[in-house]
Amino acid sequence: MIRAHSVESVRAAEAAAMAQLPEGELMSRAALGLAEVAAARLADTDGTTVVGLIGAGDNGGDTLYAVAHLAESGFACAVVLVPASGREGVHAAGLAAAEAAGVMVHEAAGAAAAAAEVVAEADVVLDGIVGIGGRPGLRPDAARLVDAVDDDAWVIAVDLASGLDPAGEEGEDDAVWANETVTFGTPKPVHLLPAGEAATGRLTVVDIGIDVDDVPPAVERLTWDDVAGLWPVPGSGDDKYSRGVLGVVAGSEAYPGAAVLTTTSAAEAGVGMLRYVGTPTPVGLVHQAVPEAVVGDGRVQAWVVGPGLDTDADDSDARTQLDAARAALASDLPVVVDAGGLALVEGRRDVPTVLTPHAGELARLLTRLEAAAQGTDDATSAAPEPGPSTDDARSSVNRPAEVTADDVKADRLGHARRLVALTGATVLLKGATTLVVTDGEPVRSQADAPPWLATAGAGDVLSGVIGALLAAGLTPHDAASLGAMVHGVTADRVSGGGPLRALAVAHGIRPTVRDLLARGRSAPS
Ligand SMILES: NC(=O)C1=CN([C@@H]2O[C@H](COP(=O)(O)OP(=O)(O)OC[C@H]3O[C@@H](n4cnc5c(N)ncnc54)[C@H](O)[C@@H]3O)[C@@H](O)[C@H]2O)[C@@H](O)CC1
Ligand SMILES: [K+]
Repeated sequence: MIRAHSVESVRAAEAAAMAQLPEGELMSRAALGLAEVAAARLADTDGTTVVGLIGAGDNGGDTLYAVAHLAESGFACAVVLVPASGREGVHAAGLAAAEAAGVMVHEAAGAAAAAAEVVAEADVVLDGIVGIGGRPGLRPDAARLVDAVDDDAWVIAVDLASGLDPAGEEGEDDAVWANETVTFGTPKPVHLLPAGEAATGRLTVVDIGIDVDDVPPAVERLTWDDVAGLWPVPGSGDDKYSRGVLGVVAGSEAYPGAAVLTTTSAAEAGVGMLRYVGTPTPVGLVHQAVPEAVVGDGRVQAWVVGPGLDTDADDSDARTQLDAARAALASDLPVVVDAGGLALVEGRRDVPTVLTPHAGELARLLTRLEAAAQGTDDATSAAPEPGPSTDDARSSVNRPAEVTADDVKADRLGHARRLVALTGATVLLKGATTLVVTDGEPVRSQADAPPWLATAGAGDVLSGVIGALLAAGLTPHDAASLGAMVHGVTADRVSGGGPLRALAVAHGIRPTVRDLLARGRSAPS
């Protein structure tokens, strides 16, 4: 598991460590680790020149000391001081160390064009403008220097790419775009969240001796080595029922294939038993494609409701299927709700529930549920006066604004949290980085899949895997995040760098889980 800690936690851990160590020791360790990474990249790229961009805080201090090390190692080094106050504005001891090592010092203030020329010459750029003390966005003078960086230069962000929100909550277009980031002590949320992950590049954590082992993380990411500990492996006393029976209400006359994809992936994930509830065409397809599935209602331990479900269909078969979907949602059993099933969610969920929207579905669901919640509040708290104008007033005053898919994309975590607050469910928000958000748990953030996975039917496969894990007894948080991870890793294997189709991902789940479990068995304990 990769764990990222909040800025507050990092500052507290740093303070505790500093109290035990000589002054400057943490910065000196950070700078040494940073210089080692930079030296390795210079060697990899046959680079010779290093330029550090130096801001006003300790992030600039780290960078000054690192550049001093690199100068002592024989590289041609310069720094550009970004603050308007020049030398006065930066870490004094770090600047003295850099100058003593022969580093060329340039001030951007009053000499922006000359400073930009220096930056443009660099093979490796160390971005020490701001770190965890930074606010999102770059000031214009810093942005001009960043624009001057050569396209072929290797950009190493110190602690985090300057301009990003360290908490990873606010998106920011105006930030350094790093090839890699060298961070200190522990990852920060921005490194794992959609708002900052792309600009972070490759992430290296330098151990500077701060202790966060017992500090709750803000964000987590499952890795391959977590699978063996979480995946439900049957024991000799198990039977198909004790391993978990999954009921699937999916597919329709309009979208029959979704039923095949969801049941196939649940079977591939090794569910104890599968029950399938659908209309005639998908029933026929499931019979053929997944002979293991039992058609019809019955006792189950968890449900998947919604892939390919047509909530507008009105024939008697469809009505029967929709009744089964509503009954599954009204039961006290854990449920994964996807696609068409999301339209059937009415508000708070008091049973273990995973909602798996993409950005557009999350926007629609939030808009509908927030309007409904508002209507209830009005109805209960406004104690309307009798009279003809009351309804009009209620419909126009305080109605929540419509949420769009673009709103969600601009702040994925914030919107996922809003849906969690409204429903109490675990929300899995799909995207290049998939977020799994549960009240009271660290956010799980998985980025295992190649962009090829953005293909029709991939979500149906995901819900089948998560359903199989819920039926086996995993918590919604673990089932959703482990399901997302295995789905993404499988897609990566199946793609091999080229196109993939959803059914191939479903068929890839079984060998992927087998290999990940074998990895766990061979790992040193
Ligand atoms: N606290 C510690 O013990 C350690 C801190 N370290 C380094 O110290 C950094 C944190 O240092 P600081 O707290 O001094 O903060 P930063 O160096 O991150 O930045 C704070 C300074 O930048 C300015 N600033 C903030 N947002 C800005 C923006 N958008 N554009 C331009 N200037 C902006 C602020 O006015 C302030 O002067 C870490 O990221 C890490 O690199 C490391 O040396 C390891 C030890
Ligand atoms: K930085």
